[in-house]
Amino acid sequence: DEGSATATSQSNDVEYTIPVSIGTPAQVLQLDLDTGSSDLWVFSTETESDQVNGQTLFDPSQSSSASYMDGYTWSISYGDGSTSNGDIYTDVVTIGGITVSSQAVEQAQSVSATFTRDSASDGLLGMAFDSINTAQPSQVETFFDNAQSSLDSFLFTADLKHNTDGSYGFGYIDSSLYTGDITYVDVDNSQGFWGWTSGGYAVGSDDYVTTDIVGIADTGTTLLLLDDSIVEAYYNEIDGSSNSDTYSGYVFPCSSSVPSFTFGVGSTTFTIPSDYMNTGAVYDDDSTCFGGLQSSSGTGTNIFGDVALKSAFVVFSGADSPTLGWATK
Ligand SMILES: O=C(CNCCc1c[nH]c2ccccc12)Nc1scc(-c2ccccc2)c1C(=O)NCc1ccccc1
Repeated sequence: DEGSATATSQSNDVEYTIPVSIGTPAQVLQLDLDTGSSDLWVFSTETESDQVNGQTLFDPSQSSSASYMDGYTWSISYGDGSTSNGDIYTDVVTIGGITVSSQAVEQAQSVSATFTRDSASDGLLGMAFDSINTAQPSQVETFFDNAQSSLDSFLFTADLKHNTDGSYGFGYIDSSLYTGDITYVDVDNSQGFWGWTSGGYAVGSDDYVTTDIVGIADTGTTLLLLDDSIVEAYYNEIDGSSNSDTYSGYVFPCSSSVPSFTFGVGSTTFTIPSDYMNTGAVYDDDSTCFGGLQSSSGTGTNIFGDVALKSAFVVFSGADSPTLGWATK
C-alpha cells in the first residue's frame, strides 16, 4: 500500500499534525508526527480532566476493536521537561489509508502543562526507532514498523511547508513533490533517532565552513538546534541580536535583516530561507523576534527540527540499514 496525509501547520509552524483514525467506529485525532520519539500516545477519556484543554479525547470504551494491554504502562519525558504517561490499548489505526490492525495506542492518564496548553495536538505519533519506546514491561512497536509488511516501500516522506499545509507520504515517494535528485545519507539509529551527519554550514552568503555536524532529523522539534560556535557565527551577522535569559535563546529586533542558513547534505547543500530563520515576535514584546536557530548545548545532540526540514523533501527510509533522503522542492 501507499498513502499520504495532510501535515497541518499549527501556530506558525510550531508543530505539524496529521489526522489519525483509531478504533471501530473510527475516532479521528490530530497527532503530531514526531520522528524524534517512538511512543504513539493520545489524549483519552482516561486523561485527568483538569489536564485537558480542548483536545479530542480517544474513548476506548466506544471502540469495539480496542483491547486493553493488561499490565502495560508507559511514561515519557522530553528534553524540554514535558512529560506524559498512562496505560495502553491495542486498536486499529489508519493513517493516510494505511491500516495497522493491532497498533499499541498509549493512553495518556497524565500530561504536563506544555501538552495541556497545546490544544492543537491530541497526542504524538512517534516515528523514531523502537529502541526508545517507553512501554513497560516490554516495548511496543511504532506504526511505521507495524505497517512495514503492508507498505510498498519501507519508507515515509515529509514535505513540511512554511505557514501552510504540507504532507507526509507512506510507502512511496511522490516525485511531484520535489525537484532534481534525492541525496541519501547514512543513518545512525544507535540512539533510537534518525541520526545523520551534515558536512558543514554557511551563514547567508558567507563562505561554506566544512565541519561535521552530527544530529538528528526531528519533525517533533520546532527549531534548528546546533553547536554554540555555529549559532554565535550566525547571530554575529544580525545587528542588535543577543542571547536572552528572559526568552531563553537568541533574539533580535524584528526590524533587523536576517541571513539565510545553508547546511551540507552529502555532496550538496540546502539553504533555509531568511524568513524561516525568524520565528516571529516573542510573547510579550512585538518588536523583539526569536531566532529559528538556537543552541543545542544541553540537548545531547544537534537537532534538525522543522525549521530545517521544511526547506527540503525528506525521505525516512527504514530498511535494516536506514537512510535519509533529501531533495530540493
Ligand atoms: O523529544 C524530541 C522529539 N519529540 C518532541 C515532543 C515534544 C516535546 N515537547 C513538545 C511540545 C509540543 C509538541 C511536541 C513536543 N526530540 C528531542 S531529542 C533531544 C531533545 C532535547 C533534549 C534535551 C534538551 C532539549 C531537547 C529533544 C526535545 O526535547 N525536543 C523538543 C523540544 C526541544 C527544545 C525545546 C522545546 C522542545
